Amino acid sequence: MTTTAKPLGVETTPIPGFLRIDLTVHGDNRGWFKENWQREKMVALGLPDFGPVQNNISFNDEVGVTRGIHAEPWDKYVSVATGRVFGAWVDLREGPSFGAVYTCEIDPSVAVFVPRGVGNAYQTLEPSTAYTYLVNDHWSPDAQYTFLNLADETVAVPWPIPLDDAILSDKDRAHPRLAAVTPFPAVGRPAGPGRRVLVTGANGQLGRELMSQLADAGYAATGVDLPEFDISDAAAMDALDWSAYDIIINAAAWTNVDGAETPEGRPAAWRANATGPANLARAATRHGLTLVHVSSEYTFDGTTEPHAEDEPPSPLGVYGQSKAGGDAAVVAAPSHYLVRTSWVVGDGKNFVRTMASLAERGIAPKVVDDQTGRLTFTTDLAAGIIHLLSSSAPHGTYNLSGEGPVVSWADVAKRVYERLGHDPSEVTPITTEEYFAGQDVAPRPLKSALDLSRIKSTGFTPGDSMERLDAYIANL
Ligand SMILES: NC(=O)C1=CN([C@@H]2O[C@H](COP(=O)(O)OP(=O)(O)OC[C@H]3O[C@@H](n4cnc5c(N)ncnc54)[C@H](OP(=O)(O)O)[C@@H]3O)[C@@H](O)[C@H]2O)C=CC1
Ligand SMILES: Cc1cn([C@H]2C[C@H](O)[C@@H](COP(=O)(O)OP(=O)(O)O[C@H]3O[C@@H](C)C(=O)[C@@H](O)[C@H]3O)O2)c(=O)[nH]c1=O
Repeated sequence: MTTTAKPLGVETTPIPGFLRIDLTVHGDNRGWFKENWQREKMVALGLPDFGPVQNNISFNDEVGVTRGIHAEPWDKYVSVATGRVFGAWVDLREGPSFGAVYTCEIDPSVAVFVPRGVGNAYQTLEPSTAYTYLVNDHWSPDAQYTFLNLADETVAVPWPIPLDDAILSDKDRAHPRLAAVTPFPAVGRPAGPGRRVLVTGANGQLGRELMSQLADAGYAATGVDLPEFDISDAAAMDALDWSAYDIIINAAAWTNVDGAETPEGRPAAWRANATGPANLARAATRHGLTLVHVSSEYTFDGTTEPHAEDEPPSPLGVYGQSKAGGDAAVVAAPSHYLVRTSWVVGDGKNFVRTMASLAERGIAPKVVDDQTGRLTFTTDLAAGIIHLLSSSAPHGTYNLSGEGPVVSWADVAKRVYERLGHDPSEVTPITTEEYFAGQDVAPRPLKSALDLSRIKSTGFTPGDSMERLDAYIANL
């Protein structure tokens, strides 16, 4: 029986992210008791809040049972319920620590946290050893393991019982030597080029631009969208093999502001803008991914300008409310960028294209001049998102719109008319109240301009939105 009064403690090791944990074991005349996994105390001591979803036990009859070396696409928290093992771990992740080794004995008073991609192995030192581990993904037959031979001469694990005398499976005998191992792709490390990105809503304005810029920046991007890929489908999101990705960029949204006010639109907007991001935040948390989510200044009532990142939400309409719901879920993911933008223009349906079309058709529109803000071209929005990822900027919320003067929608419309060779005076300025009088539409914030100082402090300055507008019109 093992009893120890040592305090709970967490130690780092030469393998980055691999932690050794001392557990307190309370013994008395009946036996012993330990808190084997205690989230609150352990996270306070530095263990990742890794979100275990499955508990496995492998029971070993004899001394000398040796298993490994297996690196899996999920994190593990390993301990023994009874018995004792010699544990050996080898970093099989690509990067400078590839091949680093750590060994220690595990009795009931010791546990280890094994990050995904670190090879795990053990040898039993006592009969009837129950080796138990928590994992943060459900086992799947499709999961990609990385293996290393227990007898590899380079890492030279000092097995207490020589492998010739040990009890091994045929499968474990056949694993490759270190030189032949394909390193486990780096995950959970600072994001940057080479990382695998899932872009949701990839057919939208922002999604299209992201797919193009991510490829140019050296990321491996996979784009998904409705109808095949619905972020609001919780069961489908939970069943996805997230080990295939390092980063999620959510460009999916319901963006029909007036449509969100209708009986059919209201639940649809909430599904896409709140339930969907919550599903992605859960997946990002469980699987250790970085989540980038895009939000809107319509989460504010627009009574003040410019909007700072820490302004409390005060949405006026259903679209803004549903986006605020999504934001609240996303900020709970440990590794997130919440990018708030406004007045987006890219490849798709947008205000600039609507004005260009009216101008070509000889229509003289009335356009609101009391809603002010700045256009955001998807070229800048995608570039800013990639900048945050590539520079490993601190996680959190960032405003990201175009730079330059704060203007009204009427100013934008006049500029479109003028640049297309029409008389800008064909655009009649009007108040929002007049424009929407008698219509059942969404209330909109009057002041939309975003304070850009935080994103600029990371070294990214978006282009002047009116200059971008000229270039966009020239290419229509
Ligand atoms: N457009 C704007 O003016 C502004 C946009 N934003 C935000 O910027 C982001 C990008 O906007 P933008 O590119 O203009 O949006 P788009 O409307 O152009 O694209 C959104 C994409 O998401 C898809 N989508 C909708 N619901 C789901 C779902 N449940 N699962 C998967 N995909 C879905 C849409 O498919 P389908 O077309 O079939 O519905 C569409 O392809 C959004 O978060 C938006 O809220 C913020 C401020 C202003
Ligand atoms: C077509 C048209 C629009 N308007 C007004 C309506 C509206 O208040 C404003 C802009 O028109 P839109 O249809 O682009 O507005 P809207 O769909 O509300 O735009 C918003 O979309 C969501 C998704 C966001 O997150 C916001 O940042 C914002 O870009 O101009 C006119 O005054 N005259 C017109 O002829």
